[in-house]
Amino acid sequence: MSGKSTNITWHDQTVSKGRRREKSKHHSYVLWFTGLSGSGKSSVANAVAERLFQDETHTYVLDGDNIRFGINKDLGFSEEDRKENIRRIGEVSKLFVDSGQVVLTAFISPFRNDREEVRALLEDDEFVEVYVKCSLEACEARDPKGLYEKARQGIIKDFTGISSPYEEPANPEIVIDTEKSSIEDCVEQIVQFLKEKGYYRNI
Ligand SMILES: Nc1ncnc2c1ncn2[C@@H]1O[C@H](COP(=O)(O)OS(=O)(=O)O)[C@@H](OP(=O)(O)O)[C@H]1O
Ligand SMILES: Nc1ncnc2c1ncn2[C@@H]1O[C@H](COP(=O)(O)OP(=O)(O)O)[C@@H](O)[C@H]1O
Repeated sequence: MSGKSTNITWHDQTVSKGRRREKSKHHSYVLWFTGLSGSGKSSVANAVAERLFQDETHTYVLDGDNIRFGINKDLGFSEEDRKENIRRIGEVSKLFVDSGQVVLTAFISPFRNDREEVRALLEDDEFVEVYVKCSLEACEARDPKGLYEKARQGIIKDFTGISSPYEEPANPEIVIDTEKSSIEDCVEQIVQFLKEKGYYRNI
């Protein structure tokens, strides 16, 4: 997407991403959690962040609800607003990666194309898509915030899974099934992947 600004110049920094990673002593990348409301994105992302943090990794969790209180409070849940939501989070995530940190994002991010655009912003070894798989029935049974009930009553419009689509990832790096695995087991699966693929490396 071309921007509105003209007469702008990119400034390189002497403190580079590589030097910041050396200082952090670890690789920096995005763990992008996607899934239905109530699938477990926040719970698992926070548990993984806790585990990484205890292993001397600099982490930060960007969470859908929280971000919509601040930087994205001008956005709703239309297809267009969700697209802009994910575009901004992608750019923010890239800044975190540039700063030498591991960023964990917990957004429904229902559209495949929007997620692929975030992937394209980053290097190949900087984006790990985690599909938090959970059936609509199970998410609705959990209904931790009572939102599905409101959506069924028509009080909330454009609700993902009920009146707005969710497109499953075609080729996610990781799939966790939160109906079959506990939060602890999901964390283990993710950490195992990160270790096997070299994301856990010391620099
Ligand atoms: N209409 C509608 N559809 C889906 N979700 C809704 C809606 N209205 C409010 N909420 C609450 O907003 C959270 C989802 O925000 P996200 O920024 O992750 O959504 S998106 O990625 O832009 O689709 C979502 O949080 P999670 O349950 O953690 O996914 C809900 O708490
Ligand atoms: N295996 C599991 N993984 C993640 N959450 C689970 C699991 N089993 C039950 N839950 C519960 O499901 C709910 C998921 O809510 P949350 O993490 O906020 O999901 P999301 O961020 O996708 O909306 C929480 O109440 C959590 O305790």
